[in-house]
Amino acid sequence: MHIVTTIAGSDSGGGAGIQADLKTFQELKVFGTSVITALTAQNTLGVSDVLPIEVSFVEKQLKALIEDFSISAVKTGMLFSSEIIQSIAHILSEVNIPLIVDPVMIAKGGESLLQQEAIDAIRSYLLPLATIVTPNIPEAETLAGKKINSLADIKEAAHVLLQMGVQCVIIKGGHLADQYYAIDYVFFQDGRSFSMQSSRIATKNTHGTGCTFSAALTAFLGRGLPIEEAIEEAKKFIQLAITHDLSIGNGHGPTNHFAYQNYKDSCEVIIHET
Ligand SMILES: Nc1ncnc2c1ncn2[C@@H]1O[C@H](COP(=O)(O)OP(=O)(O)OP(=O)(O)O)[C@@H](O)[C@H]1O
Ligand SMILES: Cc1ncc(CO)c(N)n1
Repeated sequence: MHIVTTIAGSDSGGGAGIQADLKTFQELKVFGTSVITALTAQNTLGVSDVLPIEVSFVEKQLKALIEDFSISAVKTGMLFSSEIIQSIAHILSEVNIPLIVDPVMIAKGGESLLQQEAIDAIRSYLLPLATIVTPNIPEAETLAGKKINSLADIKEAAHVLLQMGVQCVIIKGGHLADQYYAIDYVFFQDGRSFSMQSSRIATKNTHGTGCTFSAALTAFLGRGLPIEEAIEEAKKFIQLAITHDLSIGNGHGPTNHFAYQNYKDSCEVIIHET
């Protein structure tokens, strides 16, 4: 059994964060473990409060896992503070586990999930250790320090991030204005790059899409899939989860983590060299 770990915040509403990650892991038949960095009081309407966990306790959770399990992939989501980032980066730097960094910054409703001064800690401590980083467009703009208005801007931002030491950058296009397609852009250290295009689903139920995508990626990498295949399958997982979305709650509802198992042969993702 492959064991994977998520280091992230709890979403009481169950659609993002630790809860989305563990549901995704379960669906993809890997054994999910977790390190909780913060609690959020949250539902589909927004985040009403955040309670960060003490750094020493975050450390204890991660050390407890590393001490006992042979972990095949780790992902990070909401990390909240520079102190938490530095401490988990220090622990992860002493083990050799593929690391997927989802640089969560703000919730869909605009609430902050990462302190402003922690952005630098992601750049300096986490990206040099990371196998893959998965920013959405605003997160890529913040991390790279440049506005993104075109494909050329996406390429430039990805190269800035690659220079920080991460092996692969996936800039997710969920926030782009394209009416018909949801396109994600993938860049590797060795210069290879491609885009993944799927049809854009007209829905307000996109809570936790980024968490779910990076969790699926972690599960597939943890199962030993080659990196390109893991990336494509994760795109299929999120596409199906959005296509068969769940109308739960009164705001931005969650995606459907069950959909991949039922419909995986019916999902088309088109790959283009970029
Ligand atoms: N309406 C949509 N239809 C199809 N795919 C979508 C749609 N919105 C987002 N996606 C896909 O979902 C994945 C996550 O992208 P997105 O840009 O929404 O991440 P995010 O902003 O980090 O998500 P969140 O912060 O809500 O967890 C990407 O693969 C993106 O292409
Ligand atoms: C705990 C948590 N992590 C990540 C996100 C981003 O979707 C969220 N809304 N809540």
